[in-house]
Amino acid sequence: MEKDKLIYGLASLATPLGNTPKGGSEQGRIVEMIRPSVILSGGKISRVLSESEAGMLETGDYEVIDGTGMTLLPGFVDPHTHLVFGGTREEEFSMRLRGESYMEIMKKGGGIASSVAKTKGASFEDLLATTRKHLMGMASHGITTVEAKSGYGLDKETELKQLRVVKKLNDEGIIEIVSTFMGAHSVPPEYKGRESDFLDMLIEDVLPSVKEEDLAEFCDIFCEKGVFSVEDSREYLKKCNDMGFRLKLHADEMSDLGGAYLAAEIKAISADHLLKASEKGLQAMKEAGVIPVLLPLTAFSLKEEYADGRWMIDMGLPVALGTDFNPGSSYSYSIPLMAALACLQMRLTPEEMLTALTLNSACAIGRGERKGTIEEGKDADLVLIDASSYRFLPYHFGVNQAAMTIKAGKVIYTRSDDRWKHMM
Ligand SMILES: N=CN[C@@H](CCC(=O)O)C(=O)O
Ligand SMILES: [Zn+2]
Repeated sequence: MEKDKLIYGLASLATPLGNTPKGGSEQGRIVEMIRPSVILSGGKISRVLSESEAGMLETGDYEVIDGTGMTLLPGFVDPHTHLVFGGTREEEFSMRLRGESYMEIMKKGGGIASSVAKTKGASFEDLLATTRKHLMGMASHGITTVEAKSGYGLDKETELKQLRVVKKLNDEGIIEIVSTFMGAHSVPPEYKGRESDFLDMLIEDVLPSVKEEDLAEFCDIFCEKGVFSVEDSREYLKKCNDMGFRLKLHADEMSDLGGAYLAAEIKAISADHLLKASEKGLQAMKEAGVIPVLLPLTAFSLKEEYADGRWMIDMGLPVALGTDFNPGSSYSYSIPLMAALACLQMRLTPEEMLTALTLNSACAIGRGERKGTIEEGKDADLVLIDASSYRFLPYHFGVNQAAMTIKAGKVIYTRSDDRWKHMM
């Protein structure tokens, strides 16, 4: 029989507590333990021990994970990515550096449309291999659960191809993937001016297959000026909901269209981006229990003003953070950069940032019961950072401190310093 695992020698541990999203003053309330130990059993956290309790243990009874000098955190949960895509768009990055905006490039037929063409052209095997590589990169940053949206197909065949890639990789078990159908990511040229016909096609022709093969849990739409209107988004998402999908929304990213308000009205689990959201919209979200998922890497890459995370938390909203990993506006899954931007630009405290990366993000994808904290009974999804406290996450900014990532009790990533041995 497999032995239980004991994480031993830790400098500290830090975690929020509970299963529900934390906003207002609760978002910064985390527990920090000095020199604790943790026992993992059957893929779950079975005991969290203080220094004195751990002193009584017989370490020989366990498979010991050496955490000497490190800090144990809940595995990071990334609640917003566009994970599966063909090709890359580095030439557009250069165009943006020369002054063209994301929406201008999109209007010229670049942007999402260019990734759609590349994704249509990519084989299932190619997409599988590229996405697997990205998942490993995420694991090396301490991410143990990721949400993945489709939306680079816009037709039945390619959307299903993307979602099947997600399903296959989820079965491989590198990190857990939560799947979102986002066929409503952009309007294909043949449907320009007939957006509602396109959305009806998704409902009638694509979503029944998604349901039948159990390929997605959530539906999302890009509700934005020049993409899908609030009216079309409302009607579409209500139909998705009737089919049994939970709802998410790309809301108020480039303009205040009323996306935050719509998210509240239809009781979406989250509204994401929110750079331009109005106070009224945010207030409605708070009352309806919609989680704001903020994406600072996108604002950084597009050189936009950051969503006002400080203001949202002070309003009582439980802010979550996501990478928005995609080939256009955020080709990054850098947790260290995101942590620094959240603190330095969105003015979150390190404690609020930690809750945003873990418990609140888990709640934004419906996983708060199982993930996002270090508590007995929760999934043993953990990251060890090579630092004496969680405070180093934003302080040692931009530097990947993840030394080991554990998912469901299994070590899925260890940073190896072996190649430097000849120098020591
Ligand atoms: N805003 C819409 N969708 C993505 C960008 C996708 C792309 O540019 O390929 C986002 O969330 O940032
Ligand atoms: Zn997105």
